[in-house]
Amino acid sequence: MSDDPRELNTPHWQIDEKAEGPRRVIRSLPRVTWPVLRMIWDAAPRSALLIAIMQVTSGLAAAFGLFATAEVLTELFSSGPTADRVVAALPSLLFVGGAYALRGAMDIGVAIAHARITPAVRRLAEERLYQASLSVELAAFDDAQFYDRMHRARDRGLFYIERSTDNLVELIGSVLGIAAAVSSLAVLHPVLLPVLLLAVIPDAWAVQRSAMLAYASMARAVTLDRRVQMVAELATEREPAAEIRACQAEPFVMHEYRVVADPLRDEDIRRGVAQARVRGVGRALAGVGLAVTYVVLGLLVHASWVPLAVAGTAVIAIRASTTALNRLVLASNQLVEQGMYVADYLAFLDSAQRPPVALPAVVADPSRVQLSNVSFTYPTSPQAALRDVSMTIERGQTIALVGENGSGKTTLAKLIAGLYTPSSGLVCWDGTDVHSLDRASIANRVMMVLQDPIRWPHTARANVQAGRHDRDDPVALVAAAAQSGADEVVDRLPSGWSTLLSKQFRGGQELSGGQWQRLAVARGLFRDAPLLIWDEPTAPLDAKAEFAVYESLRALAEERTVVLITHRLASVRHADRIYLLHEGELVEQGTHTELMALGGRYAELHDLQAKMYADA
Ligand SMILES: Nc1ncnc2c1ncn2[C@@H]1O[C@H](COP(=O)(O)OP(=O)(O)OP(=O)(O)O)[C@@H](O)[C@H]1O
Repeated sequence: MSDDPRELNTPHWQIDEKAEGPRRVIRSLPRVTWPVLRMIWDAAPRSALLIAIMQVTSGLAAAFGLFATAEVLTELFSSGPTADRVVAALPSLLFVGGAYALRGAMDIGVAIAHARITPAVRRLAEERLYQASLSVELAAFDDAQFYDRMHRARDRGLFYIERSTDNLVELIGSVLGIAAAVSSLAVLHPVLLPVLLLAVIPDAWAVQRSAMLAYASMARAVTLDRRVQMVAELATEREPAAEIRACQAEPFVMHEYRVVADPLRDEDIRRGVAQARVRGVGRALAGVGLAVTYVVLGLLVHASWVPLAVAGTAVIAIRASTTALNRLVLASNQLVEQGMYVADYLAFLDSAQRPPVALPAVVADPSRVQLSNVSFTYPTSPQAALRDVSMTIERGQTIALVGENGSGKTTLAKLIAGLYTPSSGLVCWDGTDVHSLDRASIANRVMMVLQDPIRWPHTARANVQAGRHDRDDPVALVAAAAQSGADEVVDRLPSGWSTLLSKQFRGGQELSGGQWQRLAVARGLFRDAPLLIWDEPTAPLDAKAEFAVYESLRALAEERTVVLITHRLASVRHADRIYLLHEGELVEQGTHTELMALGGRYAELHDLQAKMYADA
């Protein structure tokens, strides 16, 4: 990392710096509110309906309350004995009380419905996101842009959907509040409308200006903020903790933190001070505006254009609308800011969506997997990982894929399993292109133990059962554990199979790399599928566990098809066919005896390993 925080790209989403101010907000508001409204409706339709009814009722109550206030004031300001005036005003006074009580009740109802809506929206947004990311093709995870989009949707999108929900409820409430004040003033006397504008414009200017400052500041600080997050992960997460200490990199991490945290702090201070100044100016202007409003009201009363009682009501309405307008401006600004994160989230869902197509399932026990001139290039890679590979795997065969690091073995195994689609060429299961087969049915026939298996943060039992989560077979569970050596691991755990395997939770246990691998092998065995793909399953295992795994592999191979990837050439000696890959191409194939007789790369690698072990 360099000292220049600018080296990090600005976020991928665009900040619309040209279109600023109220124009930006007014233009973008419908676009950002619509998806949030739909989300609210999908998540909690009843609460959404209730909130709409209650907000409208609250607005109506406010409007009728103002009319009644004018009535009360008219009676009180009329001529006659005070007692008579109060008595005459009583019915209207009761109405005012009733209207405000109703408004209060509605506002409590809105708050309760609001409390139900936000968690429901969050829950729905999360479910849609996880569903989408679990349903995308594996290759999407190799596409940096897609991956980045997904993380933005997860990290920011979810959070801001929740905030947008709150702001939308606030926005609708404040619009109705203003509508109530404006409509009652218009009915009382139309000349009061320009008077209202006079009072609220300075305040609205200040709130809008302050929100703009916040937006511009966010645009400047967002890169720094992302970088602080990255440093925060280095400083506080478990994974990098050991290496940072081993390399004595603590001062370096702190230096990285300061490099970005100082300008971020300065930016925050600048924004805070500028906002405070704007608010100060806004208050002063609002004060002047209010004074002018009162003078104008006084003149209107003096000229007998407006009765005194109506002018008094106008003062109350003006104060109510100023408060509502402040809320409206703030909520709409925040909604627009949050809209870009919501749009990010929705764009991710769109890009991840696959229309469901009903395809035929592959037969239960396929007799042949055939690859014809298969090439494959990773989405962001300049060169092909596999070129023109052809091979046939017959039922019951054990085949081995060997070759140097990066030669394409894992990629080939994933193509065989139907996890990747070839860039060109065909992968056929029993003569049918995997493209035309139901993906789930192919996955159902495969068990794969990968180089870097998942460490499920669950119990030991769940770690093995995850191989086929809906298979409830304790006997098979114990057998898989015995075949992989996982039983020894489980025996040593404080609560046996029920021990939680995650240090992140209280009472959780951590395992060594080899112990995790034994559980992964057990998981593969528990899955019990006709095609086994083993990608370096024994690399982190000790000699005893490795021996046990190969013994069980030999037993399993009698009734299954096995694709074995390994660098340990002694383990592939008995394979029916060995394929040697070099830089993505299949350069040699045959039995161990044939390849040794060929005297090519395989023989060379084999002799090298034999010599290494002999020397050791
Ligand atoms: N997700 C990926 N995105 C881009 N390129 C990748 C990806 N995974 C692998 N590659 C590239 O594809 C090539 C083949 O990788 P692969 O993992 O199939 O090799 P391998 O033979 O299994 O290697 P190893 O023996 O080290 O496990 C390599 O050049 C690697 O850099």
